[in-house]
Amino acid sequence: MSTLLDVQGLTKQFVKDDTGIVALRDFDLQVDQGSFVTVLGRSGCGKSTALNLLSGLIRPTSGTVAYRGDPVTGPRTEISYLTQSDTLMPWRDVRRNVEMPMEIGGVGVQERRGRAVELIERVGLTGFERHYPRELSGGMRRRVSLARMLAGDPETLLMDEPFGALDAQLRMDLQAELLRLWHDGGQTVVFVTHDIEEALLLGDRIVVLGLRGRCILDRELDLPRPRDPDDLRVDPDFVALHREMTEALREGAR
Ligand SMILES: Nc1ncnc2c1ncn2[C@@H]1O[C@H](COP(=O)(O)OP(=O)(O)OP(=O)(O)O)[C@@H](O)[C@H]1O
Repeated sequence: MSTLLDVQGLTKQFVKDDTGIVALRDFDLQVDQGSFVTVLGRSGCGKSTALNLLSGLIRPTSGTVAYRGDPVTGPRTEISYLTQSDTLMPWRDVRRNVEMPMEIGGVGVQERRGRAVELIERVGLTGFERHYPRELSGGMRRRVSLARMLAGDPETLLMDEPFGALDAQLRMDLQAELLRLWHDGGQTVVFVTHDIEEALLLGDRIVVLGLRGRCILDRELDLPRPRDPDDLRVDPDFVALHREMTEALREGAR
């Protein structure tokens, strides 16, 4: 497999009240095309900063990000980024929010409308097409953001704790949906979470980060797919991996 995203020596320092805050130091990551990488780390270890840099949304203090060998100097159409913050357009209803990437891509009205309706159904929001973001719950807005991300048919998905705010059932449904889309579409996914079980359920590789993005563990997962959460919890390999990740997270906090 070829390397799609190549991150070398990324450091990001923010300045707050004349004091420097190093959010990420010398962070390296190579992501193969078509892979599903989960990035696991405790709160504040620099996961969102890493994704912001990978997406080109912010510029590093030093280091480089390359996509297919090209330096990433700003957002790119091939990379879609689902941030932690809500970026839905408040003046657009659900359907028109989901249609937005297709509108930008020049897809005709009929086609984009049909596709938006299909995606809204996939994230379980049929009946809410004409609602505005302010009329939805936080979890519903997340699902609209997910549908909007998929509407752009991106080659690479960067996802920052996308299912954190959802109830357990919905979370499982959307995890399964994401895996199905990934399996069918062959996208490359970098998925940030602080949930060990979610990381093990989804990824074919797990990267555990410690403070300032220090890589504690980088491991391929050979758990078979499809992975059923109920079966997985009693699988001895899963239990051993869970323990290994728990220990890695503990080590990362030191
Ligand atoms: N714009 C900013 N200005 C100043 N400090 C920042 C900024 N963004 C992030 N930081 C700091 O950088 C560190 C890493 O933040 P980041 O949001 O990347 O962590 P995270 O691992 O994504 O956390 P969480 O899981 O809680 O979202 C934190 O100490 C945070 O306070």
